[in-house]
Amino acid sequence: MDINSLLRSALPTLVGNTSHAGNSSSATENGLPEGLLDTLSPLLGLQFNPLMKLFMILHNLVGRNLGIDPTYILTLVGFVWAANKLWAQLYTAFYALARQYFMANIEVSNSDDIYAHLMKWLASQPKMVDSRSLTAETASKGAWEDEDESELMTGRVCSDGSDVYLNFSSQEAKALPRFTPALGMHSFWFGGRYFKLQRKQEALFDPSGGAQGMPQYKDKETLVLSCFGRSPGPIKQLLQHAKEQYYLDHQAKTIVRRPAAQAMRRYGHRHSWQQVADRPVRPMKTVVLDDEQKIRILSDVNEYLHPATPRWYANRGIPLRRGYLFHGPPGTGKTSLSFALAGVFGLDIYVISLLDPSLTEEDLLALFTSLPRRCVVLLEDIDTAGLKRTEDADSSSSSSDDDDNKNSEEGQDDDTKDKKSKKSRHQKSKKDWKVSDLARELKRHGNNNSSSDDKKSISLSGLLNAIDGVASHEGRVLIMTTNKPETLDEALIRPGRVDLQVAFTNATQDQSRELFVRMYEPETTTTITARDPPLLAMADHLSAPPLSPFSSPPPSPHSVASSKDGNMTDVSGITEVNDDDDDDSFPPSLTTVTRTTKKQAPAPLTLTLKNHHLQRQCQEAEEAQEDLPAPELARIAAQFAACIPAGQFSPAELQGFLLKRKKMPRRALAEVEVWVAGVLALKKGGSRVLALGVQ
Ligand SMILES: Nc1ncnc2c1ncn2[C@@H]1O[C@H](COP(=O)(O)OP(=O)(O)OP(=O)(O)O)[C@@H](O)[C@H]1O
Repeated sequence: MDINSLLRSALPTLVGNTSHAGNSSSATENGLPEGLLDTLSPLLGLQFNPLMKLFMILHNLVGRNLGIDPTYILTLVGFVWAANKLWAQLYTAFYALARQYFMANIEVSNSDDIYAHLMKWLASQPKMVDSRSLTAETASKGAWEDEDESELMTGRVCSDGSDVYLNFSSQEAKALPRFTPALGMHSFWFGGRYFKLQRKQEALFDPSGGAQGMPQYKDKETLVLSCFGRSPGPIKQLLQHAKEQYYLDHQAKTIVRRPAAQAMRRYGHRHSWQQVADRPVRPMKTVVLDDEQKIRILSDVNEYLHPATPRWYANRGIPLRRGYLFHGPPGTGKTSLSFALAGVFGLDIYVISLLDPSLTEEDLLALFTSLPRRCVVLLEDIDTAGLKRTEDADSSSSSSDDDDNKNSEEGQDDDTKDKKSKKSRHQKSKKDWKVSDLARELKRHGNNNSSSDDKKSISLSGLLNAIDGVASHEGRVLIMTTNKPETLDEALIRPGRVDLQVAFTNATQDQSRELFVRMYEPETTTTITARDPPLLAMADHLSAPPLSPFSSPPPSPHSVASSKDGNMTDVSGITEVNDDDDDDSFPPSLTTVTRTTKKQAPAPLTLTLKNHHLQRQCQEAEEAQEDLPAPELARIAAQFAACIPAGQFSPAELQGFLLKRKKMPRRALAEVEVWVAGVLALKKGGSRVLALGVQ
């Protein structure tokens, strides 16, 4: 059969909707003029069309072998296609109607945190992960996430044939991607209900530009959650569940946020801050500090954060603010205590560096106004920020610190200014230089070169405005740290801005002993279950077993329990806070503390060693496997502490020494005297570089 005869038979059948299988001659009878196909086929190129040829072959095959008229099949396919189209149209129309009248919807934009919560939850749903339409995302592990050691110990083999060093080259390759629902419609069940999820994306034009300041298109993603029924309640429950699950993972973490990039800060509110870290909570007991001081700070913050406090403050017309100044030499635990406090109270920590050259006073105000209701704001090394007083403020300033002297010179002539600044720089060269000093110098240098930059630097009044101006967000815990409290402007630390000053000192002998014990005590996992985490964490610290026979037993957790009348009385006699508020009874009394302590087996180490260096490593590893019994550890710790002159070494220095002898308490004790003598000699000589022998 040639193409002309085929068309003669097929076309009239389809057009006329008749079925005369195999009767090609009837086609022409049904109206197609004789010879028309013969004329059209070459014109349309049908004779050479491979598809037509294929169609012809199939037509013949089906017709001849199955005895079915292929036209029926074509008609059926056409019908199915049309039905499908019709169904799609009807479904869309009915779904739109149902959505409008019988379904509740909630939209979540990707610019909101809930989007991240929901996506994480969806990615963890087995049904979703098995969906046929997914988006794969690279999900690298964070620094603090648990890893399967066996996967990593595919170490590089040393020349002596031993597997000594870890190798992480395949780490990224092994990391599993995260699968989330792709763009489009999805459905799933949750809590016995059927939910529809639509993930959609649209490009929005941003005329003000992004990081480069050029107008650009930005992708905006939205998740639309729907469920049957006229109430959005089930969707709200789902979102709440996703949020809870998200924060369940973060409960043992402290989220650290810093100001976002300048371009993002323009958008304000939640765009002002960006999460930079997500670290495990630092247990309060790991910060070695006078117990009295710890209890005092904990009680103070606990009282301030209590839900009844805002009313109490409001009734008395006092601004709801609490500021703390942590001062002391470098490495004495100021930052550590700030993080431990954030962990105890389950708060996020917002760190601001006033040295950030991109930070303007307007930014600072905006940052403070976009803080959440409860959080810890950490202003680190406030003395190095080069806070300037404005000219007006200068005249009234009685500050005597280097920085403010520098800044109060603004009214003087340039010569005097230069001389003074040279003098101060000369004096500075005699003192210790820190990286922060360098940054400040660079900033000052930059300011001298560009008058426009001058506008950017933060003045003291700018900072004070942010801290307690009208725009400030009340309710936050503000912690300022400094190495030089005496250089701070009085205005900055006056009561109302700084309510509690905490002095940190170099390690006492007791603290040296405690640091030693903390470093070498067997690893424990402490789980606290109760309703009031802050107070229980206090209890965690306070009810920790005595570290050694040499330490005085810590007060019992009940020593900080509140009485009904709201008076908080610490039986250790340290703090008495009376809030005079009859109807409030806070802090709430301590409830049950459940502790489970698990001793972790040391990781097995199999080393095949040949040379001396590796043998020593092996000995150290063997020693590392030995967990000293508590009395023995206490004895060694006391001997160690006796070798450390009080007030000469910062806890950070001691920690550095001990870390180099990690898991080797006896070796630390054996080497401490040499180290102390060496470091003291170096300090005397003004050197900052430690020889290898004294490290
Ligand atoms: N009192 C302490 N108890 C336990 N560890 C401490 C203590 N002080 C310092 N450290 C350790 O020393 C290191 C530095 O401590 P941290 O940053 O808290 O000191 P800092 O006083 O804030 O120093 P800087 O003034 O230089 O910012 C940390 O690793 C911390 O664990």
